[in-house]
Amino acid sequence: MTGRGGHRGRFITLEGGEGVGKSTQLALLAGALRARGFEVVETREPGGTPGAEAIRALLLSGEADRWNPQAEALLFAAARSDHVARVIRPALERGAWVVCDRYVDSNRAYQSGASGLADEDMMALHRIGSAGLMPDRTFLLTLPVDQAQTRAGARDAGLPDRFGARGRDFHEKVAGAFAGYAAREPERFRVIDTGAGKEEVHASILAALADLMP
Ligand SMILES: Nc1ncnc2c1ncn2[C@@H]1O[C@H](COP(=O)(O)OP(=O)(O)OP(=O)(O)O)[C@@H](O)[C@H]1O
Ligand SMILES: Cc1cn([C@H]2C[C@H](O)[C@@H](COP(=O)(O)O)O2)c(=O)[nH]c1=O
Repeated sequence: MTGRGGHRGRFITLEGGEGVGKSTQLALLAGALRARGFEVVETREPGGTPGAEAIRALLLSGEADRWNPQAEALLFAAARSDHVARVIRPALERGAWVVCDRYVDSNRAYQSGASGLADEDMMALHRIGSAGLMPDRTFLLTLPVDQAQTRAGARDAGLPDRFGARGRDFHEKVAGAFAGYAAREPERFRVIDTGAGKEEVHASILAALADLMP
């Protein structure tokens, strides 16, 4: 069985707003997949390579108006291009499972849905930068914005990054944009409510992956 990109491995992404539980669930999922004997690559965006981590530092720190949405979109796409070429595609080609915290749907939700750029332009950047590589499965983790902000605030001790510091209205737009993409692509997306405990959410994610297991 090969993934949708023609590769032997599986490419899984976790998406959603800040504080919904992506990193927590990524660690649990990677552990469960390793316990089944798979090679698993855990990674994140922006980041995952030295170059992309350097771009991450440029994007997430500094003044709120350090970058305009167009510059942000280009920087995120550049980081993704390096990450796909050096880490994600080679891992998939050797048959590994890649589990990635955020990917192109974040570009769409943050720079298009919440910042006003065109979704087709985000996908055009993705085609140019990463040959349009798409995940086999995307888990959209959801939680009401105020609850997610409370979780993130407790974790970050009240010191959010450039995106986390944006207002509630911005984060509601991000959540609405993600929900729209999931509704339009039900084969790829599975929507998981993270209001329950960590282990219960993990069990829901594993159950929603059963059809991709060899
Ligand atoms: N199901 C859960 N119930 C209660 N707390 C949770 C749950 N899942 C995660 N948390 C806690 O909420 C906080 C945010 O979780 P996590 O860092 O996984 O979110 P995230 O989606 O990766 O956030 P970000 O996008 O901001 O990095 C952490 O302190 C984590 O321990
Ligand atoms: C990949 C990607 C990310 N973002 C934003 C979303 C978050 O606010 C940060 C990443 O921080 P996290 O702690 O890893 O969640 O970057 C974005 O706006 N566009 C993107 O393509």
